Amino acid sequence: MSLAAAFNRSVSVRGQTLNAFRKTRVLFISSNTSEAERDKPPKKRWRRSHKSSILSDDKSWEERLADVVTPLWRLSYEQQLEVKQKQQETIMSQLLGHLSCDRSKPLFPVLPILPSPVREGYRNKSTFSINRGVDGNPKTVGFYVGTGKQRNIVCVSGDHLLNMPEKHKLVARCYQEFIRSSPLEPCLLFHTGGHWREVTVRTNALGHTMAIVYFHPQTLTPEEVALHKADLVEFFTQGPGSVCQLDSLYIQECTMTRCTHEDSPYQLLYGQPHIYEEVLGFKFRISADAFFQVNQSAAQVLYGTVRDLCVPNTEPGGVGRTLLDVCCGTGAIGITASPKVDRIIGIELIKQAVEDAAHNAALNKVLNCEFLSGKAEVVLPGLMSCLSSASGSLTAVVNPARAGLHYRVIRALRNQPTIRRLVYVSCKPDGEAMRNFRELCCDPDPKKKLTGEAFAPTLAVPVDMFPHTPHCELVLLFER
Ligand SMILES: C[S@@+](CC[C@H](N)C(=O)[O-])C[C@H]1O[C@@H](n2cnc3c(N)ncnc32)[C@H](O)[C@@H]1O
Repeated sequence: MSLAAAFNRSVSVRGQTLNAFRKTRVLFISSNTSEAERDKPPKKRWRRSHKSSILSDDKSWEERLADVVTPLWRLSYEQQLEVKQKQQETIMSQLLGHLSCDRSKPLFPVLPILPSPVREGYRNKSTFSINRGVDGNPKTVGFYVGTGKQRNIVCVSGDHLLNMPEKHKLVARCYQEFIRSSPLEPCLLFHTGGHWREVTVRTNALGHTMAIVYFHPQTLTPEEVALHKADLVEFFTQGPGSVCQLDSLYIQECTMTRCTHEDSPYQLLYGQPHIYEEVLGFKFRISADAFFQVNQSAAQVLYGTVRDLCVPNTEPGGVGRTLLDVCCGTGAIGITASPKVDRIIGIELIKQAVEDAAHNAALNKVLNCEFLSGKAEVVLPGLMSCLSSASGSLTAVVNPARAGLHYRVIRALRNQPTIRRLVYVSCKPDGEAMRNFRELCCDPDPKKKLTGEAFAPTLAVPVDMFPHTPHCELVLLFER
């Protein structure tokens, strides 16, 4: 299919068609873009301004924190979108610069960035740290300004941050009040002892709230720990913390920087084990440690875009069509796309997320999804040989973490001739994902066992999931 045809396809996004965007500015990425422009890393510009803002003395602590967490906060939302649009266009130019593609067919459009419907207080998950505050109090809950390496960390309250909802700020203030009243010390550096650690707050669109407190038991006995847990429960259910109206309160006893549920189980101290979120009419169960997009309203834009790029409205119905959802988390992409395809196969590393995905499919009475647990690089190659013999078309959507996909996953996708269309969703397309893009698009290389026909990028859609920050999600369509 031609690139122009790819772009002309009617793809519906939030009730609009992508075609409608043709009326607005669309940059066609071309391999003729100047080397200078291609090589300009937008990320570094942010790093520089971020660093200088920490070092400058004339700003309040609140401003310094806002400059770290939400560095675009001084710009209007329209200006923020312009910054991100340029950033994504530059990254896409870099991609084309890397590809040894035929320079006579350099076109692929980067559509105008899709804005977040909610711009303030949009986060549904926040993690607040503990450390010395501006006044030197080591029991301060907030976010860090400075770095551990430079030994200049100051913990500043996040009450003024634009991306944080009021409920998260309230829980953080209450947790600070609780730890200040507790006889136990905070755990600032593992080797110097202390117990109370960060708190994560998760909320849904209905305002249901889950708090997860992380705790280092050090040398306390289980009986001693139980007393402090009881204090925590009492504070949030009967005491001053009851204003938070928590629906769930968890604790995780964790002796490492991070522990999975398997390393150390999340213990439900009070309330419901899960909260639920709705996306594009589907309900999702959220466990304490499950991945879920942090901006629910923008997640609807993202998933709608991904669904429509995986299965364009102009193509015949889903009969015989299988969608592979690689790194599926709790199944959101597959489940929201399920009405348009015959079969969804999700693959996910975290066992609990796979259980959530299966639960979510059942909750929504979606019967055409199955979810496989394990590393995609282990599961996918075997799965491909089974799918080769199956009839019907195969489309893949991949949404890995920042580390990108293992080359075995790329090899399995690329060497499967029935996959003609692949959608890559990346929160950091200039990082490891760029290596994946190159592996998908390079000339066949028998030495690397990349024998399948090369893919080519045909459409890029940036989606703003994180207003006031420089981060942006990129949905990139590859075809062959
Ligand atoms: C950015 S999240 C995307 C989740 C999901 N697509 C969504 O939108 O909610 C990336 C997911 O990849 C999973 N993951 C990381 N490495 C993996 C691997 N090697 N194989 C399979 N899944 C992996 C993570 O556990 C995480 O759930």
